[in-house]
Amino acid sequence: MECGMVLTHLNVHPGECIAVKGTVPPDAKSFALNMGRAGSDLALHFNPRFESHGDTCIIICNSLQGGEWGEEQREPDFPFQLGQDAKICISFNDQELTVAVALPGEQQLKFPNRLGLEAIEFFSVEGDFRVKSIKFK
Ligand SMILES: C=CCO[C@@H]1O[C@H](CO)[C@@H](O[C@@H]2O[C@H](CO)[C@H](O)[C@H](OCc3cn(-c4n[nH]c(N)n4)nn3)[C@H]2O)[C@H](O)[C@H]1NC(C)=O
Repeated sequence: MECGMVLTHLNVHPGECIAVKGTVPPDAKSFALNMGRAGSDLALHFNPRFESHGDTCIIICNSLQGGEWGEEQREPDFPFQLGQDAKICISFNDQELTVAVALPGEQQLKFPNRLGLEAIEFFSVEGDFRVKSIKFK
């Protein structure tokens, strides 16, 4: 994974939320939000693809365990628009992670907590998303 913004030692617990605000550049191809224990152990890799890996306007979610990808969850409801701002809030419990995208209008996406994650320690942003703020609520 190319190097973007990386946050560690976060200790985000179930019910708390990571709220990321930013802008999608007008020429964006893809970006990814990654969260979990470490870069090689991700409970969620949230990867909106505008035009990437042969995919167009689809959100790929997956987990990464010991550096191995799990089965992809492919979400065709694609709320992001090139050149637009977006606010993405991620929360989780023992069963699932929830990603709420506010654009205007809100879309929620759920992904199973395959790792049994009890706290989010690691969070990174890769690719075509210009972060304006990150808040922990
Ligand atoms: C059809 C047979 C081969 O399947 C393909 O296999 C590829 C390799 O595993 C899959 O791409 C990976 O999918 C992973 C999620 O399942 C990750 O998205 C992986 O990229 C990790 C990554 C993304 N980024 C990133 N996103 N945006 C930017 N700028 N960088 N940085 N690191 C991608 O390289 C790709 O999604 C998958 N396609 C299908 C249709 O299954």
